[in-house]
Amino acid sequence: MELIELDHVSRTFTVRAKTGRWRRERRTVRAVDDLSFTVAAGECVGYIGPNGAGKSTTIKMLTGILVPSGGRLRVAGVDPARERTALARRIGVVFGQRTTLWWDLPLRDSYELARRLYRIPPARYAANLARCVELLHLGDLLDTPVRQLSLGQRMRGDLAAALLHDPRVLYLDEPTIGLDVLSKARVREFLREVNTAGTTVLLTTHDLTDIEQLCGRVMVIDHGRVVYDGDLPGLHAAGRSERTLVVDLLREHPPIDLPGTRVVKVAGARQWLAFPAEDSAAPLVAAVAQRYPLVDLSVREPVIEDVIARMYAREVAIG
Ligand SMILES: Nc1ncnc2c1ncn2[C@@H]1O[C@H](COP(=O)(O)OP(=O)(O)OP(=O)(O)O)[C@@H](O)[C@H]1O
Repeated sequence: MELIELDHVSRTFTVRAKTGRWRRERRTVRAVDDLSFTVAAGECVGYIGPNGAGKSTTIKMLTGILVPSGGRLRVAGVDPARERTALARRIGVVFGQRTTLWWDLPLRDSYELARRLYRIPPARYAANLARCVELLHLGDLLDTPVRQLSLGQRMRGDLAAALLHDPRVLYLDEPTIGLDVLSKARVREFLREVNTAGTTVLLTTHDLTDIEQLCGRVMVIDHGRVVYDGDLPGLHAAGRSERTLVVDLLREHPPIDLPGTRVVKVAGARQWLAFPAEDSAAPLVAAVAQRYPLVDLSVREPVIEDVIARMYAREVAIG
């Protein structure tokens, strides 16, 4: 069953741009351009793209905040902009950069407000809250005012708030932005549980590890259009993505020479080695450790912007 359906959806904005010292011209920006796709119940889809690609505009239309300029849109059987109240009961939304929680109130009070707003039956509310508190480790935080929470604690609080009314679809906009490694891991583990339990997830992120760990499907959007729809290994193959091994040696050294890698930068005793993203880093790490005076190393994942740029470059090269 399809839970999200977009049929030739567009959204334009009219902006006034400065064209001379005194002149301003009205210009039309096509933020979403003839977009069609569907998401089936139970999927976890990564919705990614460079800055200004049209991701937020899509999410805002899917939450009913923005009305499309053209095309047809349905979420869990309703038209988002026309039936916002019905939609609100079916969706949950989490924006990493903003909170829906009440700043001066303890977490518990924000949840109580959500209970009344969505008219959640008491038994269901108690069960959902207990599950979120357990999975998100919120037990010690329920009586803390939101303004006193760390970013990671607040994000976990926001996730619980978005799920208390059992939404069928969860939209997440950069849910791990700014979080430390442990908080990221907790958030991802929780989202995996939520998705496995049946909630459909649409996830916008700049962090490819979120996609790798959560999403069986990834859609890349650019200039308001879908330019890739498939799995993550396929995207890496299309973009010939590379990961980078950052190696700190005991002292300056001529560029490391290992098959399947190329040195992209050397600065003092530090060297950056690019290798295909789909290759395992383990044998490389072992080879470096065996042959070079190794002090420290780390692996950097490819960034979304690079993967997309390479995908285009390849399309142009192939013609
Ligand atoms: N309210 C608005 N008025 C005018 N132009 C807008 C408005 N909202 C978005 N745009 C423009 O539409 C395009 C798509 O923007 P959108 O915010 O959807 O991109 P995005 O993919 O979410 O980017 P980011 O990753 O930076 O959040 C951009 O060119 C943006 O400047």
